[in-house]
Amino acid sequence: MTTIRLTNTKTRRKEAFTPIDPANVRLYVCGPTVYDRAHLGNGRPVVVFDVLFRLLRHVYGPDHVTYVRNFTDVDDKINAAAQARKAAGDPRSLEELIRARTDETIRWYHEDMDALGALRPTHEPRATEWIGAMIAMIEDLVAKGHAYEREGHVLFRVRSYRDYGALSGRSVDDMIAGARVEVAPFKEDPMDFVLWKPSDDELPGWESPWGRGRPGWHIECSAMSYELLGASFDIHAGGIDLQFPHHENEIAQSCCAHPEGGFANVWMHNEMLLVNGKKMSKSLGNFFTIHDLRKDRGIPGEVIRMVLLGTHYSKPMDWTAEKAAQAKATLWKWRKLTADVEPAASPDAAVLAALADDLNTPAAITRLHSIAAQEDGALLKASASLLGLLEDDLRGWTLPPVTGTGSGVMEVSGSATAIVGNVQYRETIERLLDERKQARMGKDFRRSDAIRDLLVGAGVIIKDTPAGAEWDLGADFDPARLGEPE
Ligand SMILES: Nc1ncnc2c1ncn2[C@@H]1O[C@H](COP(=O)(O)OP(=O)(O)OP(=O)(O)O)[C@@H](O)[C@H]1O
Ligand SMILES: [Zn+2]
Repeated sequence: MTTIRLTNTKTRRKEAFTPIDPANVRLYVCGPTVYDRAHLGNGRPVVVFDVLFRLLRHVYGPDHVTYVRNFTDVDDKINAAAQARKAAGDPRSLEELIRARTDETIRWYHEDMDALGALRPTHEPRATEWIGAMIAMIEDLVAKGHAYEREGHVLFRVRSYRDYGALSGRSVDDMIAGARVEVAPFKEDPMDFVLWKPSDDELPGWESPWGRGRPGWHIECSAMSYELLGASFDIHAGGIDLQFPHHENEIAQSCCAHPEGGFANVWMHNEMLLVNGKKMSKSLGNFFTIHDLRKDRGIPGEVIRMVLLGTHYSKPMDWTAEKAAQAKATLWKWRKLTADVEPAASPDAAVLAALADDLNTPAAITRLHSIAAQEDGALLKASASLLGLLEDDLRGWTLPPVTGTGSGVMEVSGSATAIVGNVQYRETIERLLDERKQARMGKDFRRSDAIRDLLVGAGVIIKDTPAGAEWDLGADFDPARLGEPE
């Protein structure tokens, strides 16, 4: 069996991965707060840990991996978004507005992440459906002396957990010095964080032993991972921005509530997608959404995925137009090479080895290039699928309309053969090349040049050989531009 090695943030070492139960390998990834469209940075953990999910499924069997990724659908930012809509005159109740907003955002999220080729996790729990489990965990923490109630709030007593800070390798005092900790008069210690807070009549709230209120963000992941994966599971992952305080707090809560378990054995953190050296984030306003890239800029989800996988997850990266153009050109070539091809029975050993070595996606992609250079479409297809690339579903490759059948752009879903197997492109291109040949023979070079310019302008690559003209479709091929030459 392939040995997977993963860098564990907790030990700061690359370690051989041994699941607790190979028949049920368990992975938890912190999901989004659903108040707005996902930006490109939010796509990075999704794509990175989708590759991990695919790798685990390959090694342990698709039915032996449980992947949980939550939706945080109770949050001050969500409330604020709904309140803003109400203030703008929306007649619906705040409750209806919140539900509409979170439902819509989840729909958008699925659309975008499907387009990036991410498999849906096994479970996608919504926090609001697990409030009972959160209340039970908080009660347990209070009973064990790890939490206390003050003025309708319940706070976690950080100093009651000796290992607090172990994940980030920092002492509590260092963390206080470096972090923006909310000082509240009712806290015993500035580091203590909220497990439960009161809700006024307007805001969403649930009855609890501490009055009507709502959970803090950190307790959501602790409660849902416990319910769905148990007190000990294999891998917990998310962006590096969540390491402190979110993950430290999750560990403190889970380990104190369930000292019988070890919570997560392996912690994995993806580095950030940057814009001009700064984390892409909603609060800085320096973001663009995955939806913008796909719909407004016409970049296929598969191209976005390839760019994200072009950098190792442990390194910061940025998005550039050049990277996108390069990924598009590569995928276009690979798509043509694998169209109508049955995948080989198993992936290339070197691609598998690269991924098993701490998800080395750039090395895996380099290897895919050599497989493509050998024109082994079957092996290319089987190996690329471990990275979620070149699958039958076109994943948002936007193909222009067949010549002569209308205008605009159509989204093709279905077989990849549509890209090259379109007889009508072929007929038009070959007819034009034939007309060019006739024009040349009749020494009408103005016309033959015009036809060549037209073809090249539409993204057709022409090679004149002694046996006649050969052609191929370039990555920027756009048959909408295959009009008639002047
Ligand atoms: N720039 C980024 N690069 C990589 N991952 C990111 C980036 N920004 C957020 N993430 C990750 O996206 C996931 C969803 O996070 P969350 O919903 O909390 O983001 P957010 O709060 O909407 O983002 P922001 O940080 O922009 O306010 C988390 O795993 C987080 O680590
Ligand atoms: Zn979490």
